Amino acid sequence: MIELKHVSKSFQDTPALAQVTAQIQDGLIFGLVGSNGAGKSTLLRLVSGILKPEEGEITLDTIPVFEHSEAKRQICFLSDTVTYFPNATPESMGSFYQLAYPAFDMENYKSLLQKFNIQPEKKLQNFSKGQKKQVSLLLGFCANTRYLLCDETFDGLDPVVRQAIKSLFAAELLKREFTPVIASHSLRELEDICDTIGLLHQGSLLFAKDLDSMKCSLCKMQCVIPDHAKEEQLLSELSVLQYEKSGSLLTVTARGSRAEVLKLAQEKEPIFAEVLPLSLEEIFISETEVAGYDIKNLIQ
Ligand SMILES: Nc1ncnc2c1ncn2[C@@H]1O[C@H](COP(=O)(O)OP(=O)(O)OP(=O)(O)O)[C@@H](O)[C@H]1O
Repeated sequence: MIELKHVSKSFQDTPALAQVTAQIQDGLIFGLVGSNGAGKSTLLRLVSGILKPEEGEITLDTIPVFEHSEAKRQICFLSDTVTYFPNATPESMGSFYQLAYPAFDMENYKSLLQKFNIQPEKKLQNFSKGQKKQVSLLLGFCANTRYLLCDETFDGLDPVVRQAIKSLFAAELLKREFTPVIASHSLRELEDICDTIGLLHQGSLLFAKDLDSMKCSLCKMQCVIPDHAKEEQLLSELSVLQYEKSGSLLTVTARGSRAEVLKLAQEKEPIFAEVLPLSLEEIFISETEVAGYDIKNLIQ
């Protein structure tokens, strides 16, 4: 497990991270979301041991990452700016990664290049942005490190490629010790991939939570209750985060499980009542409102 304890980092006079404490649990996909300048890249560069924390500590299984090369070797970091050597090809980058990462799986890399329809001998400078990102992801994936840190590497990939990479990650998680950390400025880019999501804002980690438990503790329901008094009673009984009335249709987001919220609605003799799936954005709206923030200013 990677653990950050009270980690701070600034660049000259610019504070980038302040007192970040978090755990990156093994075997789960950790998403890091935050607007431009929130500190995502700084956090990933600190975790990968490229930067040294000014304050606090980052450990991998209790070993401080920055001081220990054996900890760093277990981490592969994919930067948001994909840069390759001049005249590099996917093939030559594979050879380079093989030198840098002893467990690099060349056979798998070659087969994945073929599956993703990437020409191994074509110069990377002539690839599109998305294709360069794909090669970067495949290189990182085949490095076979325990942790793969992806800095906005998923942003802008087309849906087919995203799905393919997602499936690769899912299969790998079942096969070996593998923990991807994916930073993005967009919540939507992370929604279908991550198990845990942390929200960074102006260098502070507002929260990091398990997505399923967040989804289970919140509920969005639509219902039509003909008796106005009973509708009022329902709203007073629920821990309402947001509600909207459109004609006779009441849409309410409330704390509590699906069963609890539905039971209270059923007691009010509705014409109908149903629970709707919550988007990640809706979950974040409620979580950040509790912390006193307006989510619209924090994420895209
Ligand atoms: N090398 C550097 N020198 C000076 N300031 C820096 C440096 N790197 C980052 N910063 C500053 O630290 C803060 C956090 O930057 P960081 O790149 O970590 O944010 P980010 O969340 O990755 O942003 P983005 O989504 O725009 O990539 C910003 O205010 C940035 O200007």
